[in-house]
This record gives sequence, structure tokens and C-alpha cells, in this order.
Amino acid sequence: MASKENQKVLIFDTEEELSISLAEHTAKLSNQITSHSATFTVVLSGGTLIDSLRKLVGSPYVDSVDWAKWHVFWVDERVVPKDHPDSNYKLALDGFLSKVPIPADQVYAINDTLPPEGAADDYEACLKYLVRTGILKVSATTGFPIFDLMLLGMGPDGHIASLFPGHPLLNEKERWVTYIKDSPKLPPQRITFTFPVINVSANIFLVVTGAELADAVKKALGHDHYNSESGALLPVQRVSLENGEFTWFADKDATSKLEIK
Ligand SMILES: O=C(O)[C@H](O)[C@@H](O)[C@H](O)[C@H](O)COP(=O)(O)O
Repeated sequence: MASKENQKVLIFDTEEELSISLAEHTAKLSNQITSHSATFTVVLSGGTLIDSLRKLVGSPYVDSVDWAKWHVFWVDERVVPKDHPDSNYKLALDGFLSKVPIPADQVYAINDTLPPEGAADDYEACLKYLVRTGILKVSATTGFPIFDLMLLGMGPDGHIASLFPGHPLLNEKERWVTYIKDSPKLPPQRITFTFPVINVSANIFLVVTGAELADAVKKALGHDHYNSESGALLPVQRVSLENGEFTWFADKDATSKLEIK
């Protein structure tokens, strides 16, 4: 394990070991929170993260989690029908959600009948409704909604959610959920949480696996980290939790260019 300011970096020899630890940490956090709270609010990304969650839906973890208290959201979603192969909802449903007894009305998919602008407005309105009903907490200092856990992946360019390097959305300060129509990662039309929401999370588990992420991991966690001008920061380097814990789950390949181990 290495540590970087307020970030914890867990490094595993294999993706298999990583996925077991991810299941352990997720189940433990779920149990900690559901022991005193009626809800556990969890945000998913798309991509390979869903496969890395496979151990959580198997023994012994699956039986230790109070799934009835889970409320599930997406940090970003492609604006496609829910049964489309590009849908992050479909990916999570097939690989994770269909295997655990989370009540269907606690899984918050986007409205796939709307264009990106409308889908972002609709999702933000849904989050605001859940604040009013007490399912979601808000930050006393910023007013943005606090999720108990965000389970995120990262792209080779250092993007998280649909927040890409050099894109104006990186600087969004007001919206909770916004849209992008020119995503460099296809498909181009998506909705995404903004940094103010990501940065009030209570916990982020960021999963990085594979050699294609090694350069971005080196930039984010290596010595360069301290020298970056803010304009040149990778999106992942803009994660700065107001009051939460940020843990990297990395395999050897993703950390192969990192000097600190
Ligand atoms: O919809 C998406 O594209 C994802 O939510 C995205 O943010 C993803 O998490 C990263 O791009 C990593 O994806 P991979 O794990 O597939 O590389």
C-alpha cells in the first residue's frame, strides 16, 4: 500500500486479487453504513469496473450485504436506450444488479426517451427529489449531494465519469448533472455527474487495471503529481474530497511506471 496526501493506493499483483479486495472493502463499508442508516447510496461507472465487482455477487460477500438498503446511481451514462449494448445501465444490470436483491425502484437509470440536455435535467431533478425525501444527504458547506460510495473506473487519458481532459465540463461549478455531446470516447452523447458532486463523496473506490493506464497513473500518483499546473491536471487529479476517503485499487500493470510502491 502507498499513500498520497489524502489518497490511499492499494496495489495488487493480479486483477483477481484486486476484485476480491474490492468486494471486501465494498461489503465492509456497506455493513458499516447500513448498521446505523436506512440507506446506502452507491454510484457506478461503466467500463471494466463492473467486471471487477464480480466477487461481490459471490460467496461470502453476497450474503453479508444488506442489499435492500442499496440505492444505485450512475456517475455517467451514455444517452442510448437501456437495452442498447452501449448502455451503462445494461452493463451493470447484466453483470451485477441482476444478481443481487436490490429493490427495482432503488435503481436510478436515466430517462432514455430524452435527448442529452433533458436526460441530465431529469436526472438532476431525481437527485433533488431524493434529497427532499431524505434518501440523499447534502453537504452543509456546498449544498451538493453526498453519496456514500462512488465506484469508478478511469480511462487511459485520465478521465473519470464523462469528464475528459481539456473539456469545459471540467470547470462546471453549479450543475449536479450535466451533458456532453462530443465525448471523445464513443458514444458521443452522455450525461455525467460534475466535479462538485464527485468531490463531496463520502468514499471513492477508483479501480485501475491494465498497462494502458500506466501513464495516467504515473502522472496522477508519481512525482510529477506535485509539479502539475492546474490547467494541465488530468481529470482524475481534480478529485479532491471535501471530507471523504479516496482509495485507488490498482493492479501491477497499471502501476508499472510508478516509482513509489
Ligand atoms: O461510460 C463510460 O465510459 C464510463 O463510465 C467511463 O467513465 C469509464 O469508467 C472509463 O472510461 C473507464 O472505462 P474502462 O474501464 O472500460 O477503460
